[in-house]
Amino acid sequence: MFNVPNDVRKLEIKRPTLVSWVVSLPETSEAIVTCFYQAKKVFTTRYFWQTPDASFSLVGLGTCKEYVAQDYRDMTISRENLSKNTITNAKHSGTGPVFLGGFPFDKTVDSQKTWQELGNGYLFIPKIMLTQTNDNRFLTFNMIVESNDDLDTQWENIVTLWNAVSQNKQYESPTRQQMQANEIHVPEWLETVELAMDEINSDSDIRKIVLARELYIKATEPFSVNDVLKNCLEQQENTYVFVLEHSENAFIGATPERLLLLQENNISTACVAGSIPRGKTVEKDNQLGSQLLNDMKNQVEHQIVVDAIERDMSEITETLSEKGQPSLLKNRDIQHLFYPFSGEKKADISFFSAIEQLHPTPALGGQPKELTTKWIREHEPINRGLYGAPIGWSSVILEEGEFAVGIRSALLSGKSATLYAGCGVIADSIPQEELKETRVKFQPMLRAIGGEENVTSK
Ligand SMILES: C=C(O[C@H]1C=CC=C(C(=O)O)[C@@H]1O)C(=O)O
Repeated sequence: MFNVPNDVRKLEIKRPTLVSWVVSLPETSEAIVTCFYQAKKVFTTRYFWQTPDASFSLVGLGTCKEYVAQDYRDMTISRENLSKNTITNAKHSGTGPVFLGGFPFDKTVDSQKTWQELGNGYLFIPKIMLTQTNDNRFLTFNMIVESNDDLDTQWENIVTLWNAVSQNKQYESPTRQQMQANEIHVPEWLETVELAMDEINSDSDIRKIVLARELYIKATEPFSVNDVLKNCLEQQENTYVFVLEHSENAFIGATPERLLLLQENNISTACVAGSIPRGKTVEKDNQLGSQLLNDMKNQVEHQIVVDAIERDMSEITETLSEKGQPSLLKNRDIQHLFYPFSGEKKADISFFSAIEQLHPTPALGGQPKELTTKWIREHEPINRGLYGAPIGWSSVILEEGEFAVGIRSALLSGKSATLYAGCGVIADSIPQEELKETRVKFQPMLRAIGGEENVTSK
């Protein structure tokens, strides 16, 4: 199965070319997340992605080619150039040459101090990629081949790496550790909420600002990315689960929020804003749900998102789905107001420019976009890096892929974890309530890192 395929051996390579070769894996093979776990000691760059209905997952291992994904236009050009120099046998969605990773929340902010190489955005073509759909599993090998390279050796090298991953059956027991949590600068954050409200209530054009804060966790042992991913998958149904690990850092999350899905020339997005906790009983949960649906403050917060996304979608699509009433999006710890939009992509819009148009929605930035992004840059003391930013995958050769919004997320680095949460501030917000809401939003990642029982607060 893993000898050099004849079609690859016959290739005539005249200039540096990305050879992206796909093979089907037996239906009986293990879930591909197992390969992510097993690759821990083999690759320092790993990626995982799973859609909320778990019908599609990707694992990316090692770097065949990497990019600083700071600028959407640069990435569009890189994508066009690479697609002209790619040879692939890929036939199925999400197989063959694919970019994996994320753009930064704010490309004008240098987040390298906290986020190192992930801080300015990071996209890569993995050496090895696994794709899992409901019915199929595929393995993609990617290699850059130069005209005088020996294809057999390149192929053998990648097969050796694959064998090291697929044959590593060592059981890893979960890490046991104690943690200490530090909610950073709470009084200062409350003051910033007041400041944002003053701005909104002044005669400025700003109507909503999303403010984020951090929860800093120090543990007695290094965090295990494998453990945290396992927990996210077990604990957070109905979310996109993602990991982008590179060298010492791993950005990991379980986000409910789609930014953009492009499939068969159709763009889908979602307006997710307005929050209330889940109830402990069905009655309580339903009561909280209807409270959220009928609450004026949350309706305003959500409507601002719907109006802005509708405007942005009309720039990138020909036709837009009809508007209706918001419904509830329920996750384990929290429920939101939810409203989807979809439309046919305009011919001259590239995948990355569509992301640029939509990001940041007022669910993460504010309204209007430019003014609030600037306000956040000037007033919010944290380094968002990839938090709240577009994270996902995109084909190199086809107009397809999906990006989510990197919330309910954490940056793991050795024995430290930084958890991120934000909330939409509008004219009549109550700062203490916003603080409570961010505590609920920390919950998914706090539970996933095992901090629910083990954390003591400073
Ligand atoms: C900014 C976050 O959530 C956004 C998404 C849904 C609801 C939100 C809200 O109710 O404020 C936020 O806009 C976060 O979880 O960090």
